[in-house]
Amino acid sequence: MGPDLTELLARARGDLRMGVPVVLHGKDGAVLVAAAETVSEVRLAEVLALGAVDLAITGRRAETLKARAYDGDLARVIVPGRAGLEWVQGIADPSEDLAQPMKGPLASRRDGEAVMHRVAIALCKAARLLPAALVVPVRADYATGQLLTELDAVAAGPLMASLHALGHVVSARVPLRAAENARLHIFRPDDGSDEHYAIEIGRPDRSKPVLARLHSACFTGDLLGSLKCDCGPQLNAALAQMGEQGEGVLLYLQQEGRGIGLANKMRAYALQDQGFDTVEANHRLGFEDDERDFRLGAQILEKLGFSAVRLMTNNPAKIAMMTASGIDVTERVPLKVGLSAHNERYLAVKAEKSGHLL
Ligand SMILES: Nc1nc2c(ncn2[C@@H]2O[C@H](COP(=O)(O)OP(=O)(O)OP(=O)(O)O)[C@@H](O)[C@H]2O)c(=O)[nH]1
Ligand SMILES: [Zn+2]
Repeated sequence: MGPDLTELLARARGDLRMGVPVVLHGKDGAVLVAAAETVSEVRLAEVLALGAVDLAITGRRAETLKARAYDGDLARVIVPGRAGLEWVQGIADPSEDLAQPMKGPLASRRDGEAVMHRVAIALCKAARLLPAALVVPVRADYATGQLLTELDAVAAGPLMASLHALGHVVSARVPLRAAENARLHIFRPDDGSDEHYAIEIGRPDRSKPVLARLHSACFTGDLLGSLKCDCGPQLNAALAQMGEQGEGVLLYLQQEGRGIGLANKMRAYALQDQGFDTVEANHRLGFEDDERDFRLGAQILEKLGFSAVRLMTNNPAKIAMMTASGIDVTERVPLKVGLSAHNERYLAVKAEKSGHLL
């Protein structure tokens, strides 16, 4: 009856979001992990009382803070024993970087292993929190009787990176303005993460390449009509084109903010208001430019019976990832709509730095 590793990972994401620490077990012992974003003052004091605490941050965040990242992709910043919540959050959250530039000098740990720290950061990202985690060694039997979620870190890392199976939940007819003969299909990942949707227009022939769009959720663009990006117009134009042609499939993937979540995207927007571009803002937060996993989209297409697409996109990375996932992209259909004075620079940066086709 006990939970398996996938279930424990889902529980750990929920715990970290609420500010509850989790315990990771590795080859050389155990560590307690708390997310920098959600840890409370009381819990921070408890964590500091346990021993030598590291604040694990990504190499991207370390670059901004001029902290040494001896582990390459991450840095283990040594947390001073007297550090308060403000210190921890100042390292994790770049919103005050410009107002308070003097965070250091920060000392980074060089000896020992970073395996647990890497899993801790991956957990924070999966929980859509800032990618920064407090990590402190504890005795292997620490959590006994404490009801804290415990994970095998050695197995959890690869499991998080692997593609989770999506199950088809339900399909139903939803007539749309753009196309009356539309069906919505709901897919649920077996790791307890967000559901993804497919909108099928008409009844496309499965033996031919289908007109397809992989759309990533954008609350601000899709729902609010934000002028900062081109998502809303792209969504509507893609559905309209499918409606005109009488068939197509649009995947609506829950990858808000290129996979960093809406809260982090709003942090990125706040940094953009300070003068950083869309790529720099992600990096200052500690994320890569794009944290999305498009294997998801390939899996949904396959589940719907499609193996070849005419892909509506300006992003060559989407084409490469589809092809690598076994979906044949027979044609790229450009999708250029929604240019405004507010997103001109955003789209130019995507072309310059992320290889988007203009
Ligand atoms: N992190 C971050 N995400 C953003 C920003 N602006 C828009 N987004 C997100 O970017 C994604 C846009 O996705 P898409 O339009 O599917 O992808 P794309 O890579 O632009 O590729 P194509 O539109 O297919 O050419 C959505 O998840 C938005 O929420 C930003 O400034 N920062
Ligand atoms: Zn958008």
